Amino acid sequence: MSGAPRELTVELGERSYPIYIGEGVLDEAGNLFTERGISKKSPLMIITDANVAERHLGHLAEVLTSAGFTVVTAVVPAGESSKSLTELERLIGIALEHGLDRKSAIVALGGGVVGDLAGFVAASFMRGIKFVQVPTTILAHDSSVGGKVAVNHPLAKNIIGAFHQPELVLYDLKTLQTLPEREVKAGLSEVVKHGLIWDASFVTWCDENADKLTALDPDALGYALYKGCSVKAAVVSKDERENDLRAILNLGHTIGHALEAVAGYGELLHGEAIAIGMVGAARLAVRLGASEEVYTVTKHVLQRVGLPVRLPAHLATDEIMRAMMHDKKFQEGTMVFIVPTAIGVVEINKSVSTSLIREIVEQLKQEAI
Ligand SMILES: NC(=O)c1ccc[n+]([C@@H]2O[C@H](COP(=O)([O-])OP(=O)(O)OC[C@H]3O[C@@H](n4cnc5c(N)ncnc54)[C@H](O)[C@@H]3O)[C@@H](O)[C@H]2O)c1
Ligand SMILES: O=C(O)C(=O)C[C@@H](O)[C@H](O)[C@H](O)COP(=O)(O)O
Ligand SMILES: [Zn+2]
Repeated sequence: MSGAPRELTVELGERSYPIYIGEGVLDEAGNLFTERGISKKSPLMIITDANVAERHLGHLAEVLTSAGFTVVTAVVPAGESSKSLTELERLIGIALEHGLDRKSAIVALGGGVVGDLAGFVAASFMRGIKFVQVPTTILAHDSSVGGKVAVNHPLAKNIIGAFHQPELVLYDLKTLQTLPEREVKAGLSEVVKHGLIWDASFVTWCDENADKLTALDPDALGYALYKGCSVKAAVVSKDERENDLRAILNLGHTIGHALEAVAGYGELLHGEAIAIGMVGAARLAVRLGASEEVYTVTKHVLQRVGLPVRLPAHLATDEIMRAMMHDKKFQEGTMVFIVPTAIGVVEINKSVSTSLIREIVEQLKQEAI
């Protein structure tokens, strides 16, 4: 275990790409961009948000400029509301004004909001140009890998989007040291998710190392993000376009996405909403016959890393149920639910009744904390 550099590959044939994780890997951006075929003859555009710009944009822009790249920068407001068609259009305007062309690249410097938005700019500008993910949140170990890019609609999360894989993921652990505490905890939600869907021993490790993770210990963090990215890469390599297996990455998201939308994309962070959704999925699992341990362990480990597990009572159940019907998992009149059958094992269940889901939502409002 260490914060020293680690590398792994998302295996997708000729579209395979590397993920570099470690302290200081951003210093190598010039060489790594060149190795991955990012052009120096066309301008590249770094898209970031206001918080990240203040802390980390100068360094990345300096490294790339020194290496001979022409760098354009664009800053969006921080927060989920920037994943919008309005911001997409504005960014495409900036790209055109600064002469980006089909050989240009987009660089997403930030958390999942910037990654999803900038990725969708890259997927749609001139019908698709290259892009690089430079994640700066813990949560973005998930969003930077796998090529799902999107913006939101007021009625539904991530409903306007594409699959567009990056050329490279460059994850510098040093950038994480400036994260606010609430964002650290929210990011750990998807780390725990990767254990819950794939690897029970990693769930135990998260429980045992929760204090180190929340304290941003570089060794613990480096290991956790490497494990999380490895699970994500393995799943995406097997089913890039979510024909089947990839759906398991959506554990907690059917309820979670609905909560984000009903709460107006602001009150609950993505990781927080997914934590509540995963407790809901665990409750559902027990109702469908899984051992009680699935629920107790899920809830315990999420609470250990400081996440909420109770659904805010003021969010109306009817609205949550309606929002779930807009989720991409609602198909052919049926809700597809990711259900943990044991810790580290999930199944894709297509026959959960709406009345049972409603009951679970109500129970989540009473969850003991
Ligand atoms: N595409 C995917 O596969 C995928 C996977 C998971 C989540 N997501 C999406 O990711 C989004 C959530 O991502 P997120 O939690 O990273 O949110 P985020 O991008 O909003 O970042 C969280 C907050 O931290 C700030 N921040 C980011 N890096 C910082 C740093 N190093 N120091 C200080 N502040 C920093 C941001 O400005 C923001 O205020 C959601 O929209 C979710 O739908 C996508
Ligand atoms: O990469 C995936 O696939 C995921 O489901 C990862 C999720 O953590 C992520 O929030 C994703 O954006 C959700 O995908 P969606 O298709 O339900 O919008
Ligand atoms: Zn997610």
